[in-house]
Amino acid sequence: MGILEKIKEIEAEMARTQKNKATGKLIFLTLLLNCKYHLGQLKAKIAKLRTQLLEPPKGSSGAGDGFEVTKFGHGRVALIGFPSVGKSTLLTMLTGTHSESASYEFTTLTCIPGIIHYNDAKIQMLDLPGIIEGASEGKGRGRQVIAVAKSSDLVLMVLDASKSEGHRQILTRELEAVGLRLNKRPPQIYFKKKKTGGISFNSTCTLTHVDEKLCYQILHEYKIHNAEVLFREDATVDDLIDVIEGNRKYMKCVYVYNKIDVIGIDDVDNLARQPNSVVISCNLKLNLDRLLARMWEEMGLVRVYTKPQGQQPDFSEPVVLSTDRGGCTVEDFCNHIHRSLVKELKYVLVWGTSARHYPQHCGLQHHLQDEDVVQIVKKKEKEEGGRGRFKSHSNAPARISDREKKAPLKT
Ligand SMILES: Nc1nc2c(ncn2[C@@H]2O[C@H](COP(=O)(O)OP(=O)(O)OP(=O)(O)O)[C@@H](O)[C@H]2O)c(=O)[nH]1
Ligand SMILES: [K+]
Ligand SMILES: [Mg+2]
Repeated sequence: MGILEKIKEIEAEMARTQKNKATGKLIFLTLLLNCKYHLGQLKAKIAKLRTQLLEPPKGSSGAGDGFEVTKFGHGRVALIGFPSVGKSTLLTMLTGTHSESASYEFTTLTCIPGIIHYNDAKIQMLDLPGIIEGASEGKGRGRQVIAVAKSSDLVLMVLDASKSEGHRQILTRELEAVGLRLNKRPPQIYFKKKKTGGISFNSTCTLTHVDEKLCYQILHEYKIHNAEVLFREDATVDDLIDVIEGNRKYMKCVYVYNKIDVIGIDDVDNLARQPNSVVISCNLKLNLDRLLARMWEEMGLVRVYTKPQGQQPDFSEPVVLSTDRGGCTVEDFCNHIHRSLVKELKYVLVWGTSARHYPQHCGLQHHLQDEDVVQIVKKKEKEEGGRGRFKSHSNAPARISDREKKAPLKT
């Protein structure tokens, strides 16, 4: 029996167990409890099979022809969605790279990269073929598309505003089936395998979904007999399985409802109020600037401008850091410029929103914020205006907020 058939079989068994539970065939409490343990065990079985399914065939990287695109720029965004929702139209609008769009499904067959120039940063955007229900199990090009999604920093789930709301759930399920977790944080469960000592099970709060017996059973399913488990929140069986599997990818996702030009204003209003959603129309160029701003926010990008001593800051090319990836402390900033810089650094002078006063003397652990200006002061180098005095403001940049805002990206 193939892995897919095995998964189908277990899913059927789960459905039967759930139905028995719901229809009240199991009137005794003990039987109901057994039902819970049985379901937990089945869930672990499916998770194991899905992991097997995801292992790429020997000698391949998992992506595949036409899908291996080199990373470029300060972040990567993947466009995921059903066929003909307007992914290629959106890429063409935002990046200026042409990606074929047409009214028939599966117009796009490979991964098409484009670059968005926004806030002096470069963001790589990837157009991908449409995916369909069953993609996670290998239907269409689902597996390749999902592999690319995993390699990105942000997923834009593009949806057709005029189609069923159910599409969002179907796609989310497909992505979850391959280990992607959208807009969730990792479960607060400490888990460590041990060589000996059996299983120690503890919690710092009351647990309503998982008890010691169920936890043992799940671990048994994974043939784990020695481990330390500490629940720091009232997590579910699915959370526990995620932690044991350890290969889950927690990603940010923005739901982009396109084609709002063909629906009524009440429906637009309703969609716009959904969590993590942005409504747009590529055809009418509606709200694309809002989408860009949202992408920027979600990617946690931070621009830092350098100011050479005695000169105006260089506002043409910032160092772009990310709060999510790599961090944005002064140390991260220095490493970005040169690896040896940290050793030579005495302190930095900071102007901008992260500074309490202008300029603030800061050390390596100081967290920089978007649009800060930084002057590096190396050891054995005299700062401008004399040490510890702040009178030399002649060369300080004008207030950041005063400086001319550059024109936003063409949309
Ligand atoms: N009404 C309307 N139609 C749009 C809009 N954006 C795109 N379309 C149309 O939707 C159709 C599909 O657009 P594509 O960009 O090819 O969609 P896709 O998601 O890339 O499709 P596949 O590559 O086949 O998965 C085209 O006929 C577009 O002109 C929009 O904002 N409003
Ligand atoms: K299309
Ligand atoms: Mg397309």
